[in-house]
Amino acid sequence: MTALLEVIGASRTAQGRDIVADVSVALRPGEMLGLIGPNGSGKSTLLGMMAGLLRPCRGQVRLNGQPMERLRRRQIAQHLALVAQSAETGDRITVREAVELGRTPWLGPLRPWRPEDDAVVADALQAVGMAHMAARDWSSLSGGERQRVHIARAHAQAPRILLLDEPTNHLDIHHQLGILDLIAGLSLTTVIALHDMHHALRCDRIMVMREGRCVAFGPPVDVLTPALIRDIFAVEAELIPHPGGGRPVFAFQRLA
Ligand SMILES: Nc1ncnc2c1ncn2[C@@H]1O[C@H](COP(=O)(O)OP(=O)(O)OP(=O)(O)O)[C@@H](O)[C@H]1O
Repeated sequence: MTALLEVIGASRTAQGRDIVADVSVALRPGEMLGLIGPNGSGKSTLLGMMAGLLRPCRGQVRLNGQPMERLRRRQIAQHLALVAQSAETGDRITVREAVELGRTPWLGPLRPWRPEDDAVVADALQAVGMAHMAARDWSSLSGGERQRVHIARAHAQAPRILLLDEPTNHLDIHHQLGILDLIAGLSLTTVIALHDMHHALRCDRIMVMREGRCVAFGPPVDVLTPALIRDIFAVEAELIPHPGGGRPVFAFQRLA
């Protein structure tokens, strides 16, 4: 079966060094794939290649079996939405207008804006708890509110694949968990770069990156062993059963 999105031996070089090196992965339909790794390990670069924004120097990314470089931006955007780290949006627009931008790949001379687009935008605003701020100037929002609007914009794009670069950055704990629940509830195929190991435990599979390479891959409880965490992050970690019966929790201690 053709994978929705497949990365085949992809590498990306900058200033003479591989910042992503020989990474391969085929996304499974509906899965949440987490990317974790230290700062600068290549997570954002890999997401950029998956989104068709960065071209691999070697290897290939395929969307529905088609080489990404053969597809037009609009075709890509009908399949895939990216929520980049600290993404910016033009200044003098309202929150609703920022989310309406998500409908762009579906509009054209023969497909004008319709009432159903209004409904999609309203749903997306509702889903991230920003409906009450729809008329606000986007530039007046806090960092966390902007992040939620970016996720609403991606949601309104109605993609099959959602790529998110540290989407819980800037968010308070209530909204962190809310956004992760929202993302899981969308039942899309999702790739999510994360720093929080507890968030990583919610993923179906995780890829651990170091210096551009995939160094471990699989279900989080199999991959996030104390030995791996010590090796990759120089932190002593213990996975402790949750007293309330939920997902286990990590206790961390920094190694000198
Ligand atoms: N255009 C570029 N030119 C030179 N180096 C670059 C370029 N883009 C990225 N890099 C470097 O490539 C490495 C990987 O960067 P990337 O942003 O992909 O890492 P990351 O894992 O997402 O990091 P973080 O967790 O800090 O967000 C970093 O060392 C970064 O400085």
